[in-house]
Amino acid sequence: MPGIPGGRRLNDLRRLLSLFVPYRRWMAGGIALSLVVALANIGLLALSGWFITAMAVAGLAHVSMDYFTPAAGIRGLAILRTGGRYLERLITHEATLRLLARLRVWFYEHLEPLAPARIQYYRGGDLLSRIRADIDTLDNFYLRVLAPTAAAVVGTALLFGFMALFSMRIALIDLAGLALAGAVLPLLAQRAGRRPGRNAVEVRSLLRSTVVDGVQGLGELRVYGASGRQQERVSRLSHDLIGPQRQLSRIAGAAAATTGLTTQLSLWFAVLIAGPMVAAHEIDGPDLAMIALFVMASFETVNGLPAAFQSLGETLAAARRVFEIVDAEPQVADPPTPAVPPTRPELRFSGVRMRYADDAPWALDGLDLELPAGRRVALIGATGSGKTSVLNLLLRFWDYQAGSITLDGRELREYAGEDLRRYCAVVSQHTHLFNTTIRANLMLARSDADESQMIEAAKQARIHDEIMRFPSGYDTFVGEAGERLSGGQARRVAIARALLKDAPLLLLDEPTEGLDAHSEGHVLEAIQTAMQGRSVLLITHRPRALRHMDHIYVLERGRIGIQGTPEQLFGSEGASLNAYATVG
Ligand SMILES: Nc1ncnc2c1ncn2[C@@H]1O[C@H](COP(=O)(O)OP(=O)(O)OP(=O)(O)O)[C@@H](O)[C@H]1O
Repeated sequence: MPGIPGGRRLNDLRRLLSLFVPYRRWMAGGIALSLVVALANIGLLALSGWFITAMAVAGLAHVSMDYFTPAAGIRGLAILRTGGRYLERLITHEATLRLLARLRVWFYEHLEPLAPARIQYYRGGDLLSRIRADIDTLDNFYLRVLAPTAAAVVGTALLFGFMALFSMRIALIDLAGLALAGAVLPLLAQRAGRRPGRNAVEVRSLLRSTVVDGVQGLGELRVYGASGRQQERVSRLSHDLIGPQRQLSRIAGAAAATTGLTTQLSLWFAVLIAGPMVAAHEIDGPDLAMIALFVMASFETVNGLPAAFQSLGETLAAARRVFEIVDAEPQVADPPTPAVPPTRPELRFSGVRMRYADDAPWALDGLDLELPAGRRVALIGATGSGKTSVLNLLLRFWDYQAGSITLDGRELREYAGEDLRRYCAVVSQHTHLFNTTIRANLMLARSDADESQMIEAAKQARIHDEIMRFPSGYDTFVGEAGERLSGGQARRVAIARALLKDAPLLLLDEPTEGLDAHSEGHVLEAIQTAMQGRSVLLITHRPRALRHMDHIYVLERGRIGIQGTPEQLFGSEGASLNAYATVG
């Protein structure tokens, strides 16, 4: 395709094929069966032609002939064709579905370590489109490209060998026709279809992400009266899709028509050659009928090739988009031999500098911070001062460029990311609740927890009673992103989830943000319980949450400005604390 060098395309094709290797037996079985079906079909037509003609000739000549054997052959081929088709569908679908399951898991396994740093610049709909449509396209590679091509190559060789037994000239004509219809025309069609094929994939993906975006933001679109504009955007993209699709259909139509013409011409030439052969007694009359029908039917073996060549462009474009994600390096790599997981939740930042891109300003610029085991530390500061970036470093979502962060005396980089994340429980204002039951959302933190542990966590998070008031209790569906729960309830479910995880280091990122005073009170109570016996790093703008902290750091443009106990910073009555904490 334009833009993708040939070498890389070949490489992509090789990689694609290597993904199919575990299913080679299923796939070979499917291909063999489709070959059997095609040959049975051709044989059926040719034998029937021969039989009818032979019977007519025998009738005219008043001679008797054995009609049992050819009739049985016809029945046998018909049964083979039908039974073979059934088995072929069964096996090719089995192969396809097995492959699909593997491809999705394989893609997801590569995608997960990229979150969030590497995938934040992809649009949600675009990722969805890669996961769903592109993987489907790759999956079609077997059914639409590989199977027809393999069956065509083997089938053509067999047909050529058979026809050569009667006439080399006819065999060569048939071969030339098959090569034209099966290789030359599809190649030309594929070349013509490259640009529209690529455009179609791109526009389709853009359309999908625009639709997903629009559906997710339906509320906002209505509030701001922007539904019309969104609709226009979608219909413009749908319209843009018509162009390449029409071009692709035209190419497919022209290829199909030319293939039909090639078939008829081959038949015509075969009859022109075979006619004189009958006259010269080189072959019998019924053989002429058989040869003519055989040549015509032989094109069935290359029927799928034009579509295969056309799909190849689409498949390679999809493969490129999928490999692009699969090949991306995670932002943070694990050390080759990770240290044993930490046991003491004691954290120290010294002179830490981090930024999100080489040309971005420093988000943290010489940060020094200490969190002794079992202590509660708060981080406050104006918006954009770098508070959430501290959590991003702790969870190893991003790396730091200078300075040192130690946990339990070891540099953060020495631990495996998974071990660190297992050691932390996080509650943030954006904690995601999955569109499933409350129970499943809680169990996400610890799948081996039993009912009583789950209920205990919910009680500590002050949400159990409210859950029990729902008709389905813990089996209540929370809706997309927890929309069927109130903000405060969702936050407390998130706290219960963190409690169930029972991790020694509790990270709270503005857990009461966006809640009214009443809900905030409930959530703070839950947090109070959650903080017992843990090291806590709390990021907040809300003064109420600060009262229970041991130490407060004030972040100013990526480094600590002032710090101290709540009393030292704000006086015993906390009046100025209110003023300061709401600055952000
Ligand atoms: N994922 C990201 N990619 C690129 N830049 C980012 C990202 N997250 C934060 N930044 C930038 O890093 C700086 C610090 O952001 P950070 O989110 O840490 O601040 P914050 O103090 O938590 O702000 P807020 O109180 O608004 O949540 C900002 O300039 C922000 O634009």
